[in-house]
Amino acid sequence: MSTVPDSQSADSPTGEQVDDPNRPPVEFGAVPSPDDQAHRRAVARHGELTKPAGSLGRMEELGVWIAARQGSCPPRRFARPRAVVFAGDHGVARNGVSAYPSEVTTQMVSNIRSGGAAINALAANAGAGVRVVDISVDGATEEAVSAHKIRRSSGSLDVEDALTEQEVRSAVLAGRALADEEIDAGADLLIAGEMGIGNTTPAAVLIAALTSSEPVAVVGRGTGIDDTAWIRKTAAVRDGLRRARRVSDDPLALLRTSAGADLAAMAGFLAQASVRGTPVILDGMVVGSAAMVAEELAPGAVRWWLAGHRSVEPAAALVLDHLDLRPVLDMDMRLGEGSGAMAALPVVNAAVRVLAEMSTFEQAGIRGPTGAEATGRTEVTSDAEG
Ligand SMILES: O=C(O)c1ccc[n+]([C@@H]2O[C@H](COP(=O)([O-])O)[C@@H](O)[C@H]2O)c1
Ligand SMILES: Cc1cc2nc[nH]c2cc1C
Repeated sequence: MSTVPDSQSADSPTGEQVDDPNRPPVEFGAVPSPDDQAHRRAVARHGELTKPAGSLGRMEELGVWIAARQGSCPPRRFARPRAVVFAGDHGVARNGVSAYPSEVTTQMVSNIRSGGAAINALAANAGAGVRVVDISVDGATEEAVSAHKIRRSSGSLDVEDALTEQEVRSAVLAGRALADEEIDAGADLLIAGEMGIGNTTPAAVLIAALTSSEPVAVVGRGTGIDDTAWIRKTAAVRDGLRRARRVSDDPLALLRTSAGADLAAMAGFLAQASVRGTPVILDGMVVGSAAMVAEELAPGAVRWWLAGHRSVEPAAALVLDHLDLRPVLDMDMRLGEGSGAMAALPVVNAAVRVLAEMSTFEQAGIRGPTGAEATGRTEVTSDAEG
């Protein structure tokens, strides 16, 4: 069931696509480059601060990365960091691929809304806001009739397309609109999180399709499944992958075949954040799968993303490798909700304050390094990749 207002079909009776003002194209603008000059100034400033050159290690790289994304050295403290949690159910959960029943998705949406989930505690710790959006939840949530609801649970990707053509477009556009809404309201750092029983199965299919991996390499324990459920999940991923591989070079078709509306919306959100030049901290394996598709939708989007953590899901390592990202944290986490990204935010905030607030050798009247050591040693690529 679609409740998205612009979802009138624009297919002609022959199935051909026609232009329809009610059906805007799924397009993303060009992704801007981070600011090279701010990057260079941040590297130089790190060499002037009262510490041995390079001694704050990756904390220095993070500060430089943020300065280049803000176009400002010293960087500014984030005024409005925000997490958007994309909630959806997945038909494939009926195959017994999760350790929890699907009702938990609806229940956890309420829990996040009332402030009782891990993401809420971590956001409070980091000084960030949290918003949970029902994209494709089966049960009734307060947002059941909101503009962002695409449908109830997504189709079971092992035997059918997860979405219709119309739904995938609406979902990606809903995610794009959510990024615009948040950025227009002042968000200067975004985190995408997700909540959906069964969603590590579609995420595994997307990652396998885009990295040419086998099912056994991408199927993990999700919420904590036993060996029997792992075998069922691997069979579902195998069947889904057979369908997904046919369309793996077309990101919208891949989302339609295998993703689910929540993951499609997340891909639109991540792509648009980059188009708007807003930095993002990625979460674990599920967000990572959407990020891989977002990079296909908006090439270069990855330059605006930091990897918050390395999830224990085996496919998370494939995502990090594929996007060439090094995670801030590696804490054996596997929760989702944006929790790994939110746990990393205080480290990112610390990196900003170090670069912005420390005194230089000159200001403090301390003798700086001697001879050839007089320049900073922060080792970052010219693009300051995360
Ligand atoms: O993103 C991850 O790295 C991740 C790893 C394990 C579990 N999850 C979360 O667990 C749920 C999906 O797990 P499952 O077993 O139901 O597929 C979903 O709500 C995700 O937020 C997420
Ligand atoms: C309780 C619970 C909380 C979650 N948060 C993200 N995924 C989750 C899965 C479960 C089962």
